[in-house]
Amino acid sequence: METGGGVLIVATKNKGKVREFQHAFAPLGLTVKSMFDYPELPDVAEDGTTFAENALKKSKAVGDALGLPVLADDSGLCVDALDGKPGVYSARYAGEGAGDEENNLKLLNELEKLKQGEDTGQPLLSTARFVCALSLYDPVTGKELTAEGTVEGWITSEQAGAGGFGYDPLFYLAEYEKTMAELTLEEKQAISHRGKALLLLTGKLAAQQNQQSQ
Ligand SMILES: O=P(O)(O)OP(=O)(O)OP(=O)(O)OC[C@H]1O[C@@H](n2cnc3c(O)ncnc32)[C@H](O)[C@@H]1O
Ligand SMILES: [Mg+2]
Repeated sequence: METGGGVLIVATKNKGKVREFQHAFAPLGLTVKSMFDYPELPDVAEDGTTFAENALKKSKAVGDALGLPVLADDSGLCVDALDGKPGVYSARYAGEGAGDEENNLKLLNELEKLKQGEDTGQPLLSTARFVCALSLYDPVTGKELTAEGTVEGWITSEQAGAGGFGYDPLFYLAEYEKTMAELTLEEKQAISHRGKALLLLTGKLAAQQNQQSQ
């Protein structure tokens, strides 16, 4: 699958994701274009029940519209004490159009409710994981390459850090004694759900290109 002309189109309107993809693909000589470069394209309904399903919906809708290969990312936070919520609803946990801050507060409120009045004074509220599903779709062949990555951590009641985006200030990594938002872009990419999924995807892409050139 050719990604074409040194440009990779990513079907996202999330500025945090765009920053991370730009950082990841720059060493490969690829410039990232996002949905901010194609304002005429309609939003894709993310009504699938899995991250993988939503990722394919986004890559296929944009890939078919542009006639070019497109990468999409559907990701989210799964919190064990909330039976895996917000999951595929992570972007709109506090309601349609909610921002990161509102979603973070909603998450803390939901976890506080579970304490049922008793204050343990514990900043770590639940185990959780970030999940990222990537889909690279080529409208010419109709083929899709997929990859998924996860990272385990804790939800902390004490937000910290100004890096990253979304739930990063609440996602505590015990081995670093930091939240995801306190990591640099490089550090986050080395351990994150997105970084791991990207590594798998680029590996699959290289293997496919090797096969084709044989
Ligand atoms: O669909 P696009 O346009 O790509 O952008 P989005 O923000 O709506 O993205 P998703 O539908 O995949 O929703 C994922 C949400 O999960 C959260 N999330 C995903 N990856 C994250 C990360 O690396 N750090 C913190 N939060 C993350 C964040 O709140 C996102 O809005
Ligand atoms: Mg979305």
